[in-house]
Amino acid sequence: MTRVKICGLKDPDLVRLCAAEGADWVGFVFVEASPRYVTPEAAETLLLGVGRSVPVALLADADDTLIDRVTATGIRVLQLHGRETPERVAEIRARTGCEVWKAFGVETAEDIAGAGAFAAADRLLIDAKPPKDADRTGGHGQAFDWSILNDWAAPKPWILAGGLTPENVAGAIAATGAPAVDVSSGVERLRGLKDKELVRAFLRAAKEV
Ligand SMILES: O=C(O)c1ccccc1N[C@@H]1O[C@H](COP(=O)(O)O)[C@@H](O)[C@H]1O
Repeated sequence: MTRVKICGLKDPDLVRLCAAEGADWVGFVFVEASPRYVTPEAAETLLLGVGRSVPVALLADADDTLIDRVTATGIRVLQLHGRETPERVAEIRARTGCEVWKAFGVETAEDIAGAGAFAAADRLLIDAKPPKDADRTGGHGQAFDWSILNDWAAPKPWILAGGLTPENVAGAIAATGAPAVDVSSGVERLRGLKDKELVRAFLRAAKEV
């Protein structure tokens, strides 16, 4: 069954709902420019509701001080969604002992070619490339051309992201063979605010494939 991450949670009720509805992972965004930003202190409260869902910290080019504050909350999975190099990914993994995911923004087949260099990453997350003038590296609700993945032999377990919605997620899984998916914008009616019905619909659609 496809594994699902619901990302960008800020509301304890939504965290509990995701856990109750079978989300495999719940994501908390520690990127200040994001409309889904939470502080490590706020995350401590949100973590009380995760149940059997595994919490994931989304970071972008974070320094060690922030990483230490985030891992002190007890989160043990880090999604690195910035311009981290293979060396920095290896360093973070060795220093924290956490499971580490490396995100890639892709637009063309060449963008994905570098993924193999990230030997230290436990998973790769394949997202759309952000718009040129964007103030953050993801979470724009933008999809990419999934056919880019047709000839890609994933070197690691991987996750599909970027513009997924309750309406398109089943097609995306069928088209790409993604073993896992991640969503943020597609389960919001207003930017940064998750919608319970959309979260339920997304989980249902992704898990039915
Ligand atoms: O959610 C954010 O605000 C965010 C900020 C900085 C980097 C990544 C972010 N979100 C991640 O982006 C992808 C795609 O999200 P969307 O569904 O297209 O909105 C996903 O992995 C989010 O976790």
